[in-house]
Parts: sequence; C-alpha cells; structure tokens
Amino acid sequence: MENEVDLFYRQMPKVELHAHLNGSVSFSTIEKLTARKPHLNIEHNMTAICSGQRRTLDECFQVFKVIHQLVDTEEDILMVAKDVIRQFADDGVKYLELRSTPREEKNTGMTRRSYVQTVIEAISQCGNEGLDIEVRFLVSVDRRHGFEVAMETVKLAEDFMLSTDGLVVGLDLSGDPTVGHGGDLLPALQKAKNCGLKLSLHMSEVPSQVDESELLLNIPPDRIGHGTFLHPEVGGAQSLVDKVTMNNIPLELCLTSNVKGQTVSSYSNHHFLYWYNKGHPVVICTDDRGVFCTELSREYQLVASTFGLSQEDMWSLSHKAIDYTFASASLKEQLHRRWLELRPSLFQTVPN
Ligand SMILES: CC(C)=CCNc1ncnc2c1ncn2[C@@H]1O[C@H](COP(=O)(O)O)[C@@H](O)[C@H]1O
Ligand SMILES: [Zn+2]
Repeated sequence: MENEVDLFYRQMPKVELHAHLNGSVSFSTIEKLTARKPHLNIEHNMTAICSGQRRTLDECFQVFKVIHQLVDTEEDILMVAKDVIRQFADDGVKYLELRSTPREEKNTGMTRRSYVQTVIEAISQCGNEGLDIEVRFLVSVDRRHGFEVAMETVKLAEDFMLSTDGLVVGLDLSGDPTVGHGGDLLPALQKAKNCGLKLSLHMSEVPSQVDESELLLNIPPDRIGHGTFLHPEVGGAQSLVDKVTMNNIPLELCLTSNVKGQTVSSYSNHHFLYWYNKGHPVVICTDDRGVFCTELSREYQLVASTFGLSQEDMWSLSHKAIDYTFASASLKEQLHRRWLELRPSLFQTVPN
C-alpha cells in the first residue's frame, strides 16, 4: 500500500457505492489466486497499477482481462467476493454496493446465473459471520457485449431482485467507454428501470460522449458513474449539466481511478470541485481499489487534502451519501442513526 491513511478517515463510517468486484481484489487475494493457478504465470504488476504509475485507459482495461483469467470458477468468485467485503468492512465501510458483470466461462462451466448466485452466497455468508457491513449488489452490463447480452443480464438482475429479498438493488452500465454506443442499449436499461431496478450508469467517462449522455440522461438514471466530461468547460454541454441538476442525480466520483487512468490530468483538476461548488450531490468512491491500489478512507483523505476541506466537511459528505444509496428507507434510517451514534467518539478520539 502507498503512504499511511489518517485514523480519522479509517474510522469514519462510510458508504461505498461504486466498486467493481474484480477491480477490488487486493494483493493478498491475488496471491491466493496465483497460487491456485501457477501455470498462468501472472505477476502482481499485471493486476495492479501502484504508486505513482499511470496507464492509458486501454492498458487499464487489459488489467481486468488478466484478473478475469485468475477468477474463473465459482470457488474463485466466492473467495474473492468474501475477501473484498471483509476488506471494505476493515476500512470502516458500513454499507457497500458491490457491482459485477455476470460472466460465462465455458472451460469451467460457470454460467451467468451461477456467477450471480455465488456473489449472493458470499454476501449472505459475510452476513452470517456478523461482519459490521450491509452489502447490496448491482448487476453490471458490459457495454462491449451488445444488446442481446444486456437484455439477458437485465432478466437475470430482475429474477435475483425478486428471489433475494432485495439484495440485488440495481443495474450498472460499465465497460470500456470507447467501445460500443450506450444508445444501442437503451431498451434494456429502460426495461430494468421499469421493473424496479435502480440504475447507475457510467457516463461521459471519456470526451465526445455528449450524444450518448443526452440519451442516457433522458431515462433518467438514479446515479451517474464518473461524469468526467459532462460540463461544458471540458467539452461536455450545458444541456447535460441542466439535466443532471434538474433531476438531482448524484455523481459517483473516483479520484485515483480517474488520475491513474489519465482521464483527469491531476487531483486538483478533478471535477469533484465543479460539482461540490454547485452543492450538487456527490459521493466519493474507489471504482477498483485493488487495481488502483487505494482504499475508500484514502480517497476521502485525498479529497480533503487536495481541496482543503475540513474533517467536518468530509463527515458531512460521508453522512449525506446515505441518501444516495439504493437501500430501503428503513435501512437508510438505520444508517443515519448509526452515523450519529459513531460521531462523538470519532471527533473525540481523533482531534482535528
Ligand atoms: C480503465 C479504468 C480507468 C477503469 C475505471 N473505469 C471503469 N470504467 C468502465 N468500466 C469499468 C471501470 N472499471 C471497471 N470496469 C468494469 O468492471 C469490470 C471488472 O469488474 P467485474 O468483472 O465486473 O467484477 C471491467 O471488466 C469493466 O467492465
Ligand atoms: Zn466504474
């Protein structure tokens, strides 16, 4: 891991709303996986982008291909998902929305359905272990896989939403933003929304997606991933900003991911400031904590140090994020109470 994170940010209760399962695999879990599959000859620098390194977007997406080779059975998924949940809990995350793309692996017999079933099993095993974290699942649609797979994935998400008593809460649209057009997937996304799934869509992660973002915002989604190039100052459009603000759609912001993937030139140039200054809902997230060698506590600390925000400001960001979750009203209320209970000891033991 890179330099130390203050105890304050580690202990501060947090919600994580943008975490891709296979991007969140830690070094220690990768070691367990490479020991299971030594013949693949995979080294750590092929699965993570650590201190000071930056890669092109394309190189970053290659990393996921390597991780997918390591994680290709139900047994792997179960271990990875349980490890990832435990590690978020260790970092003070009290509510986690994990997302992942159901993957079919012909060689091992894993199907998209058994994939989702296994993630659900991992969540319920962590619940039985009494971990201090509530976990919900968003099923991811990979934009590279086209309309047919998207429709199939929506059906799967709907089935599991109904059969898991609400553990599956929504649908994510992700994948390499330079491939495919989100507009082609609109009917699938609309179908998901109509059946009660919440939508979190990666949007304007790279420049020149104005047309696509206009279409996606018409649905409208319940949350936006990144939204790096929405505003006119960076080549987006005022009409996009207007739609986002009118519908009050929270943005999931992942600083380290954007800087290491080079869609944002530096931390201080991150679009966090644009939306924060507007008073628009934003939530700090990790995206891929394993691949980008970060943690949610580190991301909070980074935002505070980059933009000169106080511990009170950061607390307030973390507290407000509860309202942007896809949790039920009663769980949101429970989380609010929890935050208020934890607050005095946090500000007492860890002075400013
Ligand atoms: C390259 C880069 C800067 C990544 C960060 N931005 C991202 N943008 C779009 N999709 C993503 C990103 N990070 C992870 N994903 C999606 O999450 C997958 C990995 O997690 P999973 O297999 O769905 O469990 C990737 O294959 C990709 O489809
Ligand atoms: Zn993402």
